Amino acid sequence: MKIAFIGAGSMAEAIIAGLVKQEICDRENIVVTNKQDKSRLEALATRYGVKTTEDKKWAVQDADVIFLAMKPKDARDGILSIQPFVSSDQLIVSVLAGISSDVIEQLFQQDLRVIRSMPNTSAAIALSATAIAKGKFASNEDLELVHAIFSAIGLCTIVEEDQLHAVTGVSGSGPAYIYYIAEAMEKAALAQGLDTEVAKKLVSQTLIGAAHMLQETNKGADVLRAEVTSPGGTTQRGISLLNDLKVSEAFETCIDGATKRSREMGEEIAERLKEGTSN
Ligand SMILES: NC(=O)C1=CN([C@@H]2O[C@H](COP(=O)(O)OP(=O)(O)OC[C@H]3O[C@@H](n4cnc5c(N)ncnc54)[C@H](O)[C@@H]3O)[C@@H](O)[C@H]2O)C=CC1
Ligand SMILES: O=C(O)[C@@H]1CCC=N1
Repeated sequence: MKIAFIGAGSMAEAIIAGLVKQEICDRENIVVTNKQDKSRLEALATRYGVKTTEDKKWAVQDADVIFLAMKPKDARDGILSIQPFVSSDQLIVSVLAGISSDVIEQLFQQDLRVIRSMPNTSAAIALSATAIAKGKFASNEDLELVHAIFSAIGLCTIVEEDQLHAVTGVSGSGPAYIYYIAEAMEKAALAQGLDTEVAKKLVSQTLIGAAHMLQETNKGADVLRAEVTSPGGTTQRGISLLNDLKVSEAFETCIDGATKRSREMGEEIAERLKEGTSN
C-alpha cells in the first residue's frame, strides 16, 4: 500500500510516526509533501525514512491512499493543487477538522471515495483515539481499510459523519485539555515547594496510572474517584474546591465551544466554496 500525505505538520507526523513504528507499510511507500517548507520535509525524511517531495503530481500519482493533512483554511488550495492528478481508484482520507466529505468531494470536482477521520496526536505513540466516518462514494471496504490503518495506531471507532464535530471537541482536541491539566498540576506542585523534575514525574505518572485504571478496571470514573476520596480527607477537600470553582461545568463549556468551532470551520469553508474564493 502506498500512502501520500498532503501536509507535513503535527498531525501528519504523528500518523507517520505511528505507521512506521507499527510497520503498517514500508517507509519507502510513504510520500509526504507540504506547502513550501523544504527543511520540514527533510526533517521528516531523516527522522522516519519516508520519501518527501515538493512535486504534488509525483506525491499522489501512485498512491493508493491520500491523507489530507493541511489546516482547514488551506484545504481548498491543498486539494486544488493535487486535484488534476487524483482519480477515483484512490482513497482520500481527511483529517481536516470540521470539513465535510461533501465539501471535499466538491473541491475535487469528482465523485471520490472519501473517509473522514478525527485522530489525535497520540497516534505518534500508537495511542490515538480516532473516529472515522464514510463519505457517500466510499464503500464499506474503504471504511474497513481505514479502520485497520487507524487501529494499528490506537483505538478506532466508526461514527456518523455529523458526530465528528463532537469527536473533535472531545478527543481530537482532548490531548490539549489533558496537557492543560498537567501544566496546572505541575504549577500547583511547584507552588507547594516540590522540585520541577519531581513534580513533572509525579504528575505524568498520576495521569498514566489513572488512564490505565479507567481502561483496565471495569469501574467507571465516578467509582474510581470515590475510591480515592476518604471521608473528611484530602481528596474530598480538593474535589469540593474544584466543584466550588465549577470545573466540571467549565469542561462542558470547553467541549461545547470546541464542537461548535468544528461546525463553524466547516461552514466557513462551505461558504467560501459557494462564493468561489479561497480566503
Ligand atoms: N494537531 C492536532 O492535534 C490535530 C489536527 N487535526 C487536523 O489535522 C490537520 C493538520 O493539522 P496540524 O498538523 O496541526 O497542522 P500544521 O500547521 O502543523 O501542518 C499543516 C501542514 O499543511 C501544509 N500545507 C498548508 N497548505 C498546503 C498546501 N496548499 N498543500 C500542501 N500542504 C499544505 C503545511 O505546509 C503544513 O505542513 C488540520 O486540518 C487539523 O484540523 C486533526 C486531529 C488532531
Ligand atoms: O485545534 C484544531 O483545530 C485541531 C483539531 C483537533 C485538534 N487540533
